[in-house]
Amino acid sequence: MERRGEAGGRVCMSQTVFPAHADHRGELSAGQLLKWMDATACLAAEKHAGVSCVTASMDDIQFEDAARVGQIITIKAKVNRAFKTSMEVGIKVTVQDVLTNVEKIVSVAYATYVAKPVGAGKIELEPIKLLSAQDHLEHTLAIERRRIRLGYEQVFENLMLESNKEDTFEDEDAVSTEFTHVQSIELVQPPHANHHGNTFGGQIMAWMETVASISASRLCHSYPILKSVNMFKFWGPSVVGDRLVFNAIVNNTFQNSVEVGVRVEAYNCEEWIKDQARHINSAFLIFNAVNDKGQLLTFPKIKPTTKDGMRRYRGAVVRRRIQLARKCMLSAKEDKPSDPWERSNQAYMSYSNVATLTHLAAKLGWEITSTLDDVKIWTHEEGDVLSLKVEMQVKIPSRLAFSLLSDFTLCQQWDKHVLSCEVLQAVNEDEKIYYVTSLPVTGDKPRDFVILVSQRQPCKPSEPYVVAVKSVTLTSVPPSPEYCRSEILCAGFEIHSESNSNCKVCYFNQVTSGLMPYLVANLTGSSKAIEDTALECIKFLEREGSKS
Ligand SMILES: CCCCCC(=O)SCCNC(=O)CCNC(=O)[C@H](O)C(C)(C)COP(=O)(O)OP(=O)(O)OC[C@H]1O[C@@H](n2cnc3c(N)ncnc32)[C@H](O)[C@@H]1OP(=O)(O)O
Repeated sequence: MERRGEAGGRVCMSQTVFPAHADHRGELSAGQLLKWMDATACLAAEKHAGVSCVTASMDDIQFEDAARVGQIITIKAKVNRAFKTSMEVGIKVTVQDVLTNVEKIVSVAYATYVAKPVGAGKIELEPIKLLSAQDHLEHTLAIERRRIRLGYEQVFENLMLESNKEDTFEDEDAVSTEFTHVQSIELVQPPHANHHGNTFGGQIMAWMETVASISASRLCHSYPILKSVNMFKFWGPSVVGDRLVFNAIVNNTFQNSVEVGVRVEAYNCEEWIKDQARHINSAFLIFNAVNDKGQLLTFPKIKPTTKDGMRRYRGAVVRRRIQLARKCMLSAKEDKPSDPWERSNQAYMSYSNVATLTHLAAKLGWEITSTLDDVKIWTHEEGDVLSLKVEMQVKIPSRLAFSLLSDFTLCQQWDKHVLSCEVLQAVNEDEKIYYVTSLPVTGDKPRDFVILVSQRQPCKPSEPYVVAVKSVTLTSVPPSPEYCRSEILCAGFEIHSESNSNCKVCYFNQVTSGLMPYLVANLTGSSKAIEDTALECIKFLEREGSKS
């Protein structure tokens, strides 16, 4: 039996899909699924917090596969990380066919819950205890996802400012968005709320899905299928007795999909008379629709008729841009050319930079290749991907090593392969883009790189400092004939504190195919070039360390 706090709250819910849970196609309705996901995740959060929790938000949710009547749904939720008063809960939904036992993923989502005892303020949470390598990995990535979550509005606003161009709507067949406006109302009753009288977040999401799907159906004359949701945020609570008013409207259409925006306002009896709404929730839901043969239907073009409609129309385009950027970044891509550095994908690039390094560092099966007193070299092979780890014992505090290694303009002082290094863009305190030139590997041409360096400080002394590196493409710095443009897929440092005056620096590099022959030869030989560079790095760190 797991006890509270042992490995973060973990909860599992299993359900059989009955006709009452299904839509007209006999598939589990998205609304019902959202209710189960929210309840399971909230229970996991409460298992860790030991007090009542409320849903603050549910990140982008993608629905991969449908579950049908008679199949079995399993929802697993686990607290990945406790921040101060909030927690990230990871949710994985799978469906199993009773006859074949085949299991498929329905959805993977992340939600944030805030510990909020009834009638009291928020409370500070205990950190979760990490038992497995997977727990460690999710714990590290949770803070990266939080950066994206909390920075989303800013990214969105910046992109909206950039996209401030006038759209023209000349298509005569375009449908007015007003035609898709749907309003609905619900009275919150005891079965819709938890034992404290707070409306279930999952229930609100289910009601939103119903209204949004009616709005989308006005355009496709068919039954829309929910594909994804662009973040549910719960701005404020609602309780039993509240009237919830839902307004849904199509914001934009994209060939085979449609974005519907839903706004939820709550009123108690007094507010109802005075027409004083509480805005408790807004979300953007993406649907597609299929014909009898299962082929995707094309949605008609739409035209907004008001200033607000115009803003929502442009907002949908921006959200789609961010969504596509997210998909590109989070899907494992290993080949050139590196992704372009654009406003819409910066948060995901940084996430993917740190996440890829963290994944690499957490891999099992590293094999030791060479050992000196202070330097150990490890390799890792997976299919045709070779990765390298160089472990260095350094007699300076970890914080100092971090500040010296995260400034790439200093790397010429210890890596003799580097010819020059300059900052191209100081994006923010934690992110910089550098232009680096280095000695040729094969042939005569020196190499050049455009790299994103993301640096992260640990939240707790037991966690490492991280400096993650990957190539990016900048349109302002195209490849030039004098240099061979080279790519870094995943590289960087993890710096672990060993004592007040010692640290262990681990350098990682996922070797690109161009460098493979060179490195393999080098590794099976004396590994001398790598060892020499590592020894120079230690010397540099200890020399600089002694000055401060
Ligand atoms: C069994 C089933 C039960 C299901 C439970 C439900 O459905 S509950 C019902 C649906 N949900 C609700 O009714 C909640 C409505 N919303 C609220 O009450 C409030 O907005 C809130 C408690 C979530 C946040 O309150 P405040 O805005 O005062 O709090 P504050 O700004 O200090 O934030 C508290 C913590 O939450 C984080 N936080 C706030 N909004 C966030 C968001 N959209 N996404 C992620 N995290 C968020 C902050 O970073 C902070 O984390 P750190 O402190 O860690 O830095």
